[in-house]
Amino acid sequence: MKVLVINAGSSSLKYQLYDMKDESVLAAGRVERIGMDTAILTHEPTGKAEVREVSEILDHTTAIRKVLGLLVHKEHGVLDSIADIEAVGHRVVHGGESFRESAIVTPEVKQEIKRLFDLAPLHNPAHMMGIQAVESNLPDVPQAVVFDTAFHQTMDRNVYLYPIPLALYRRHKIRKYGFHGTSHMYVSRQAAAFLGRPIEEMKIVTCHIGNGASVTAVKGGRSVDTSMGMTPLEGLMMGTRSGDLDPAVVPFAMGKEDLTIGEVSSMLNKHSGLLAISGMGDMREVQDAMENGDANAKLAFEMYEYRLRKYIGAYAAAMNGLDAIVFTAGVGENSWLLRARTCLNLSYLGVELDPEANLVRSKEARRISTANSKIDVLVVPTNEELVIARDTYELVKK
Ligand SMILES: Nc1ncnc2c1ncn2[C@@H]1O[C@H](COP(=O)(O)OP(=O)(O)O)[C@@H](O)[C@H]1O
Ligand SMILES: CC(=O)OP(=O)(O)O
Ligand SMILES: [Mg+2]
Repeated sequence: MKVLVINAGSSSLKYQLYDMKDESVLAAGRVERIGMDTAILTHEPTGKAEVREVSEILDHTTAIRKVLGLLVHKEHGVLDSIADIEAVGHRVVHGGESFRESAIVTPEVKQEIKRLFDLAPLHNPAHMMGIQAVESNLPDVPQAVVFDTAFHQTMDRNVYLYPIPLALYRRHKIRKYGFHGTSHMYVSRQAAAFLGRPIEEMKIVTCHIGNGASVTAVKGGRSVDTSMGMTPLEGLMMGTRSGDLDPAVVPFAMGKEDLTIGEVSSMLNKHSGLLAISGMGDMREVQDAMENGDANAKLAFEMYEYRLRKYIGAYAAAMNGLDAIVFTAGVGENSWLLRARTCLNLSYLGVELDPEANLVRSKEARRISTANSKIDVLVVPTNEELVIARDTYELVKK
């Protein structure tokens, strides 16, 4: 079965086409700047040359149509016919309390995802556009949805409730949900397998450090706490998101700067984090600037590392112990410097990094702690798309 995996954002759409026979990737790519006359489509067919097209793509339906066109293109294509695509799986960021598992798209499921627009205004409307775009281009193909929040539905009430009037939870479902669950689940299982230990007996902290970033305490294979909250804004300092701050800052800043709800939300989500402190939202740029002596970049990096380290310590306490720390996603997999600084400051836990192993670049899971380290530190490349493809395949097969 060929499964197309889609991660639709408000102005972008990433895709991967899998052959589930051997879980190989036949093609991958992305459309950026949807809505503009200079949208960019990058298509990477496995074993063939990459294609890059700049054209007008005003909506997701057009984006999907272009992608499907390239998938069967006589030169750049990887399929004989569009009919070869037997299922489509979507990443959906917010599943609220309704979804503990992935689901086949039905009118009821779509209704529920729409009901959750309020809780994830940046993400869920875009996913819905992706689902509808597939419906109009591939009307007979079954679709599945895989939720970022699902893995975290195992958190206890005392963990997911905020200490504010309970009426807010009852009326509006205001609580911690957590995100990147597909990634935290995948890398924690990979880590246990790599170490040859039963995950049921392990206490693992998984650090998904990408553009969005979150840390999860995985105890016995279940998420028991995670740093993101009702929305993907809580927790770590990120590329452009503030993460944790005193909630009193919000009404205070709104008053002093005469900001609307929309403006303050945009400030915290899009103009904060690394970007606010260093002028750069991308960790690679921050590190380059830091090497060239940029003081603000250094400050931003130090703040970022400090906040990450605090969460790892907090989650060791939350689980009353720690067997392994896992780094994953763009920054976690690639920034040896962030890993080195973080682990240097976790020596009180018995963490001992192997500096040479930490410098190795690889697409494989690897250990970067010494044989003497009390806690195993691993880098495990994440693969959210593969999990989505597998769930979709299993659901559609039934
Ligand atoms: N070699 C590297 N060193 C430091 N940071 C890196 C490196 N490569 C990628 N990154 C960072 O990873 C981040 C993107 O992570 P990614 O997981 O791809 O994000 P997302 O999926 O949320 O878009 C960017 O901040 C980028 O700078
Ligand atoms: C939920 C979230 O933050 O997603 P991303 O990292 O893709 O922005
Ligand atoms: Mg990501």
